[in-house]
Amino acid sequence: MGGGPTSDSDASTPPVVLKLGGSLITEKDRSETLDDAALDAACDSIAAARDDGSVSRLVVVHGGGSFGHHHASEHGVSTTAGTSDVDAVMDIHGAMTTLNRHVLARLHERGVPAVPVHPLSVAARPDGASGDLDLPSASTATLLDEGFVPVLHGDGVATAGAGVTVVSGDELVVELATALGAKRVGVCSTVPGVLDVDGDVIDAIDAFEPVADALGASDATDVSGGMAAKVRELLDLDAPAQVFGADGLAAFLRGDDAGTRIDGGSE
Ligand SMILES: Nc1ncnc2c1ncn2[C@@H]1O[C@H](COP(=O)(O)OP(=O)(O)OP(=O)(O)O)[C@@H](O)[C@H]1O
Ligand SMILES: C=C(C)CCOP(=O)(O)O
Repeated sequence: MGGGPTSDSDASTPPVVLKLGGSLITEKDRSETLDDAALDAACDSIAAARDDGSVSRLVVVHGGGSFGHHHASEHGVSTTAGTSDVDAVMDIHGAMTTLNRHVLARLHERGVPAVPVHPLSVAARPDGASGDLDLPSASTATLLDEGFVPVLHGDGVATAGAGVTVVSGDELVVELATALGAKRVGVCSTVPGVLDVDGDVIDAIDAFEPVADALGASDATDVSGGMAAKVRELLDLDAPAQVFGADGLAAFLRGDDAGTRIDGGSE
């Protein structure tokens, strides 16, 4: 049973934006398969952080994992390659809304008042596939002000001249964090942080080039660029971002250091 909105949600408090990586909450190499234990643990941490008051205003974004990426890859659709085939659009969007319903249900079971916001219905790339993302944020901002936890997800996005391309959860995180004036941004994935060439977690990244050699795509099917794209996106943010694994989620929500800090503000 889901909980109601919190009454102590103060609209002047900057929100926390958290991405649950698709590689964390799904079995990324098995089509449309959840990682039940990982999703439950992540939802436990979110519920606990709301209950103990460490996070009052939270936006959750989740990635595609084996739901979105498999369908997008089958149809040859990516963040830059679009489709005009309605069946392809519905396969990708349908898989993502299925995953979104699972995430919402797990949050509701824990009393978190999670409400879906589907990017395909509101976002666009008006200047084409290589242009900027336009993501209206009024519904997310107002849901937050009313005490809900908006839950967005990687999705298809209307793209001028290309039909529908993919928008990654990482792009959504950056847009939302900027539009909402987020104080902290967290990206929880299947790795404990951004790893250097020796496999050790890098403490902090403030520019792409010094770490470029270590950054690769995802090990699994992924149409949005894996860790390299993630770091590039997060470096565009003014707010500090952290990339961490499941073990770092509770610490991040408490406001502590976790994984790799990405601070592009000075770049
Ligand atoms: N230097 C690196 N450090 C950490 N992970 C890396 C690195 N280079 C490549 N990777 C890959 O990037 C993956 C994380 O990116 P990925 O896009 O799969 O994560 P996600 O956001 O959790 O998933 P999704 O895109 O489905 O939401 C890791 O699982 C790993 O395979
Ligand atoms: C593949 C789709 C539809 C979503 C991609 O979002 P991401 O997993 O955050 O990169």
